[in-house]
Amino acid sequence: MALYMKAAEILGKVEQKKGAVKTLVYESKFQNIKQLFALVCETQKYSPVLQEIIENTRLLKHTNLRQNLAKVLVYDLLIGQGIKCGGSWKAMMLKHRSRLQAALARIKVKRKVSRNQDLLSPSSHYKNEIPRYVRVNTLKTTVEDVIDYLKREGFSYQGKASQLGDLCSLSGKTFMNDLHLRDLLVFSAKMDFHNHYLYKAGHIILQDKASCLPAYLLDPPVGGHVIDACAAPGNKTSHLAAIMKNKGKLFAFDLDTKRLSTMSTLLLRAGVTCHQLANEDFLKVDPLSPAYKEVTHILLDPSCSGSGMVCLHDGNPEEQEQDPERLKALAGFQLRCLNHALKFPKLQHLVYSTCSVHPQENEEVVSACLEKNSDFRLVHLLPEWPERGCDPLMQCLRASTTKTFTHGFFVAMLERQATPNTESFDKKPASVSELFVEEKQTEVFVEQQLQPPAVKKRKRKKPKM
Ligand SMILES: C[S@@+](CC[C@H](N)C(=O)[O-])C[C@H]1O[C@@H](n2cnc3c(N)ncnc32)[C@H](O)[C@@H]1O
Repeated sequence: MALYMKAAEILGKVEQKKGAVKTLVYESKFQNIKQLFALVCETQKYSPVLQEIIENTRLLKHTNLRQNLAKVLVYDLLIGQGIKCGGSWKAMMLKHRSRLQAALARIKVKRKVSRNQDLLSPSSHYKNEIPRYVRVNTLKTTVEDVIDYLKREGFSYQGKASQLGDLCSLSGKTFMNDLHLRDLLVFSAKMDFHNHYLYKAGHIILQDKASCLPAYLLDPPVGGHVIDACAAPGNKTSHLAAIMKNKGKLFAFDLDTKRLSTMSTLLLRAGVTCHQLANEDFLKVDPLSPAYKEVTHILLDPSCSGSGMVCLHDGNPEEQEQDPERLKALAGFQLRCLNHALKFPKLQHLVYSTCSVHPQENEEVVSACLEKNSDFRLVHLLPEWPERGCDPLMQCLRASTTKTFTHGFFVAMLERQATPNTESFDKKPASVSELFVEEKQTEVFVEQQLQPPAVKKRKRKKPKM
């Protein structure tokens, strides 16, 4: 039992970027270091397969096991040497063995492989192959019309994905609706739409799923006043405009003239009309200017290391070298932008995102900002999303090639706290991690020391699925 608990603990720490596997294993002082190291490494290698098996069999629900503990046990039961402990865990795993074996067999049939190790081969979809995501531009068409159009062209529509693993089971001309985002269609990684009529006419936008999350989560109101602070080349701006149904005002800033000119062409093609483009440094935009007095929503997607972008790297983005000086400079800039954005007087919600995998540009920036801005708190985003921000900022989302089948990405949403004595202050926080963020806010609202505010689980105004 100790072996599995230790292995699960180390997998958790690796996910939280608390150290490399080797270091953590040696630091664990576990009596059989070699055995522990092998189990952690093998489980990590097969992690996407194990995750799919666990999801397909709903093992966590049936057993109350936590994800990483379930992974190491399933690994040893199906792929490794067999369960090495006795007692209740062994009995429980044996009870579910035939269902787990059947799930593994189904995955092999689907991938057309016979051996376990072939699930790891370079041709396997797990090796950094991201499906082709296509966002339907609802300013010009509807999801239904695009599906019909493609069907008439010989594409085969599979309906809505029922689990994450489905997203990479696609081949040839098959496609499906995404699991989380209604306006997103998913195709095999090899599908290229750059010369397709729907793309050239602006009816579809080729945008990775993770990059669609910021506008989707910010969900600005139709007719609202919104800022896209670092906007070019404008994929998120056109997504915001689609959600706003081209009504209201969408202020978009960027420093780079060339990127802005590309953006202008793309927005025209996408039929966006509610925007005002400005070649301006966002840090110099005056939050108290009358022009922005009605701004309630901001999307901040500042320059970052791009370490999550798979196409920029040969291997796993998480294993890259990081230049500490560059990261520090980027994080400083990101924090300045975030602090500046929170100065807009009517701001209610802000989404901060990066395509970086480094906590320095993500959780650390958000934590530092919350320390300075006690009137804002984190929103717990998409509870069903499988990859969370590093502990304790679990309200935030992360995305990766292996867990969400997207580029590496980070999203946080900040919301202005209701003034004291309003209803939301009566609710209890849901978790210790949420309390951590709220602890920082107690200096300002003394009442909260007795009754801390809830971290709101955001409800969408409209169904998106
Ligand atoms: C990650 S990209 C934005 C991508 C964009 N949100 C999209 O989805 O298409 C970051 C952008 O920030 C711009 N930028 C950097 N510093 C800036 C500043 N001080 N003010 C405004 N824009 C800035 C860069 O020129 C770059 O275009």
